[in-house]
Formats: sequence, structure tokens, C-alpha cells
Amino acid sequence: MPHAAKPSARASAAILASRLVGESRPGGGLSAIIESRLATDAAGWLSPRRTRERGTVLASTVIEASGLVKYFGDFRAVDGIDISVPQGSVYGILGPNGAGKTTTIRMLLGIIDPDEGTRSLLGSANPRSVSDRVGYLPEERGLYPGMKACEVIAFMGALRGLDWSAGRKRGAEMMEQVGLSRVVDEKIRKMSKGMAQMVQLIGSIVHRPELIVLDEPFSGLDPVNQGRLEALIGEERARGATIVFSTHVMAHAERLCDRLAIIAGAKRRFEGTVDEARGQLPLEVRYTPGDGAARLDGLLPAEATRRGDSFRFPIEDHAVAAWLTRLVDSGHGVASLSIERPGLHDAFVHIVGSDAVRDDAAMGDAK
Ligand SMILES: Nc1ncnc2c1ncn2[C@@H]1O[C@H](COP(=O)(O)OP(=O)(O)OP(=O)(O)O)[C@@H](O)[C@H]1O
Repeated sequence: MPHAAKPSARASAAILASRLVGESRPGGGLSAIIESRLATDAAGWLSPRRTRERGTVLASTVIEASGLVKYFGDFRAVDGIDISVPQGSVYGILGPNGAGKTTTIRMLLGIIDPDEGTRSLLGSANPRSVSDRVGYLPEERGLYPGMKACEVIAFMGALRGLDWSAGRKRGAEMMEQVGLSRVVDEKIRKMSKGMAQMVQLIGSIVHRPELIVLDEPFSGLDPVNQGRLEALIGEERARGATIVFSTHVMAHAERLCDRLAIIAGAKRRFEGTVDEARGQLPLEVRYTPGDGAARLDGLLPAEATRRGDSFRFPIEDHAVAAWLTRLVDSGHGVASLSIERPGLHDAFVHIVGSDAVRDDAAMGDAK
């Protein structure tokens, strides 16, 4: 459970927030992102209307959204999206660039209001009233460069009611957990982008929220840090937290998610488990004949493709046994054979359509 809000922690966080925002005025060193974020935090997260709902009986879903619509001017950025996130699950929001993932997340958290539809967060129709119980890593990254990692984490925890020294101590433990203990007393400006991102992530969850929402948490991290983040997500789930994250890298979603929503062109195209998404495609046969034959008349369907000595083609589950019998009867033998369901990457391309997959580099990571 989250820690009780201590006036002293909130007061010191508020003082620090106003100091930092003050420092960002002409002559100060803060970026616009930090400035607006701290200003928002100071105004919203420290608001007295934020009450801790201790003893609340958790519903079996932590997020329920129905028919969410958001316009930017005349542009319909989110078009009737439904999302239901079970408590204790890891839930992925997947989609190509510009699909509407961030806009959806921002509506779910109450950062912006939908033009149509309803949403409920941790049982509340007013998402900001439960923000103490949520940890949020926004897509925009940025931390005050003059602060040390341990101070940033304690500060972010204090904004959510965590005692400053408890935040510092827990932050140091979490930095060790992700292999960054050597930079815990280092200033942000001396850190790599990836390290600073991990610090921001830890600061977002140091107050042990029930719900963790991470917008593109893997982007900008090297493979080692991506692995550490995957481990951290697993540990947060093990402690009972619900985790929602957005991504367009399928490999993370495939390994981590219990359920996922695929969004493309502002609409939800799929909702279900990873296996259900993969189940949208038939099995795929990859076969290399033992006799090196180049023509296998009668054994391969017309849509079979050839790469080197190997053939590849889709097959329906019910047709596998009959095809294997034909293979044995053909006498061509087997140099190699696999019959597998295509992965989430292929299912994603199938569901959203290859035209919608514009970020080839990111998608390539899924292979
Ligand atoms: N404040 C805004 N004003 C105008 N258009 C916006 C605004 N925010 C988002 N959009 C547009 O809405 C669409 C959805 O944006 P959104 O950031 O939600 O997509 P996304 O799926 O998170 O994309 P990415 O993976 O690239 O971050 C995009 O076309 C984007 O340009």
C-alpha cells in the first residue's frame, strides 16, 4: 500500500517545485518540458482535493474505459476506444506511430478529458482524485539536470506523499536493483539519456503505486537496460501492481503482457491475450526436403514460397495431420521441419495492415 501523505513531505516537495519552476525563468536552465511538468505537478498532484482512498476495495478491473473519443481541432485522434485492464495484470497498448496510444493514456489518467466516452481509474470516475495511487512515466522525458538521482527520486516520491528519507532509501535500493547504484549520487546532467530515463522511471514508481502506467518505457534504452526494465516490471507485478505500458516493439509485449489492445488509425483493432492475437494467423510450415528436391508437386500449396532449399506456407490447424501423412508418403524426407504459430510481430502487421506499420526500425526489433 502507498505511504500516508505527510504534510512535511508535501510541503518540502511544493517548495522545491516552486523553486525549480522559478529557476526555469529566463536565465534558468530548465527545459520547457520540465517547466510545464513541474508546474502541472505542483498545481495538480499537490492539490488538496487529492485524497487517499485507504481501505478501498479494489475492483477486478483497475481501468474501465468505454467509447473514448478525442479531437484535436477537426482531427479525430482517438475514435471510440474501449479498454478494460484487469487488476494485477501487465497490459500492453500497442500501435504504430500516431495511432493514438499516448492520447488514450492521457485520457485514462485524467491529464486530458475525452470529448466522448467514459473512463474509470481505480474505481473513480475522476482519475486525478486517485493519482497518489498511480505511477506514471510520460512519453516526454526530462528531469532537472542539477539534481542528483537520489534527490530526483525522493522528490518525485514526495510529490505523491512518500516521506523524503524513505523515498531516498527506497530509491537507492531500486537503483541497485537495476544496476545503477554507482550513479545514485550523480547529477542528472552527468548521466546518459538511458540512465536518466531509468531514474525517471524509478521516481515514478518509488511510492509503490497500485497502478503503473508507462508510455513507451523501452524507447531510448539499450538492450541491457531494456532487460532490466523487463525484470523490474516483473517484480512490480509480483508485488501486486497492475502495469500498463505502450509500445510499438512487439518483443517486449510478447514477453510481458497478459493482455493487450492494438490501436491503429485511432481505433482499437484488437483486444485479448498474446496467444489470441497470434491466433489470428494460421500456423506456418517451414520445410526443407531431405532429398534437396526443388519441385514438390502435390505436397506444397500454391502459396508456398521458397527461400534457398526451404519452403514456407500457412496451414490450418485441422489440416496438419493430413499434410504430415502426405509428406511421409512423398518420400522426400526431412532435412528440417517446423510448424509454428507466427509471433506477435506478424499478428500485429496482420491486424493493423502493413500500410499502418510505418516505423520499420522499431518493428525490426521484434524479430
Ligand atoms: N496536442 C495535440 N494537438 C494536435 N494533434 C495531436 C496532439 N496530440 C496528438 N496529436 C495527434 O494525434 C494523433 C495521435 O497521437 P498520439 O501521440 O496519441 O499517438 P501515439 O500512438 O502515442 O504515437 P507515437 O507512438 O508516435 O508516440 C497523432 O496524429 C498526433 O499527431
